[in-house]
Amino acid sequence: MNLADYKGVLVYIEQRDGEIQKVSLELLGKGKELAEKLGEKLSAVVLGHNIKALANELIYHGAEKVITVDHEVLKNFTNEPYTKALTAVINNEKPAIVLVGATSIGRDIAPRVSARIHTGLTADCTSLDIDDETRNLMMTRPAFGGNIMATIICPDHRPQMSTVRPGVMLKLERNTSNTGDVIDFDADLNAQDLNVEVLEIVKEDHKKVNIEDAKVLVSAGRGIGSKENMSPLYDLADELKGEVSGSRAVIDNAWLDKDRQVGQTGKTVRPDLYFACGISGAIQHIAGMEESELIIAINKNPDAPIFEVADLGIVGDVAKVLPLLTEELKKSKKEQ
Ligand SMILES: Cc1cc2nc3c(=O)[nH]c(=O)nc-3n(C[C@H](O)[C@H](O)[C@H](O)COP(=O)(O)OP(=O)(O)OC[C@H]3O[C@@H](n4cnc5c(N)ncnc54)[C@H](O)[C@@H]3O)c2cc1C
Repeated sequence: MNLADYKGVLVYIEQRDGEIQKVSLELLGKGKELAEKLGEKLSAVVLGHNIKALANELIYHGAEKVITVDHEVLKNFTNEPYTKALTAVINNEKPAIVLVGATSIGRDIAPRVSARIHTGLTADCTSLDIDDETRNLMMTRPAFGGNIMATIICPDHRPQMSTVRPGVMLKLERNTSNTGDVIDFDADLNAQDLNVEVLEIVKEDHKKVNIEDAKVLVSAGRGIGSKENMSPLYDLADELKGEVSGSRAVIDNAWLDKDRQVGQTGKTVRPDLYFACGISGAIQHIAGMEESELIIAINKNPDAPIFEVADLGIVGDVAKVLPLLTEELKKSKKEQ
């Protein structure tokens, strides 16, 4: 393998029902930074059926080149045709770096592709950078249960592949004056590639919250004590037009649904305001919320590690502090 043949950054764009997923735009933001450091191009690849219209949006978010693979067999996500198409695009484009969102689809397709092209893959990266000397991609992620941060390189193979969870990177401002090339790629797909037949798609009927999009999060920890004690958190979240989230202890106790878990095995969030209520501040929790703009921690233990990352700390019983806080907010709103 001649490493010098591989150039540029390629972002796999995940679309669902023709809608570009936020993580893909975030990866375009990071990809642009990496491509600029290398002095090379940022490309995007989007797979699906009737998806060509998405190309402009990707250019507005930083892609200089968009490769579309538009075929009937890509109408619904199934791993074999998608793996075949992405592998073909990578073999043709020869990018130095490939970035994929660590969603259920990304986690399915990225390892399959990396195995087919005989390269390495670092999953769930929390930071990506270029080594000034070697120009290798430095892929950092928590390891050993989050106790250390490991920086991993892939020095002998290309492309260097990485998955990144939603909410970790920042997307660029949409710029409609950006221009770029759009290429329709023929990945030699046919009906035989479909080894799975999708008979029916059943959408989840409950409203799925996306805590990654919330500006305010009121987050519960084991210190709340029970599901019945959760109502002061909902009151505060309502008052601030925010959402309620929680630590893994809360999810494990079934006080909240899994899609509201913050942390290493939950979601990475960066709201304007994050309330940590009765959360101790384990490293696996901090990893998912430390980038929040303002962190307010309420904990009855003055030595709780959460106070080390908090901007404001209240030492006290959540059951007493939260209703007082909501009361004061209501009062100040009335006075305005
Ligand atoms: C591989 C791995 C992955 C993990 N992933 C995650 C993850 O994604 N997210 C996550 O959150 N955790 C994760 N964990 C678990 C993590 O290590 C902690 O166990 C968990 O975060 C603890 O949750 P907690 O802070 O709510 O509970 P605890 O650690 O039990 O803390 C409860 C806190 O509440 C305080 N408290 C008690 N009563 C009150 C009161 N009345 N008023 C005020 N404060 C009170 C206590 O002082 C204490 O600080 C993971 C662990 C592993 C090994």
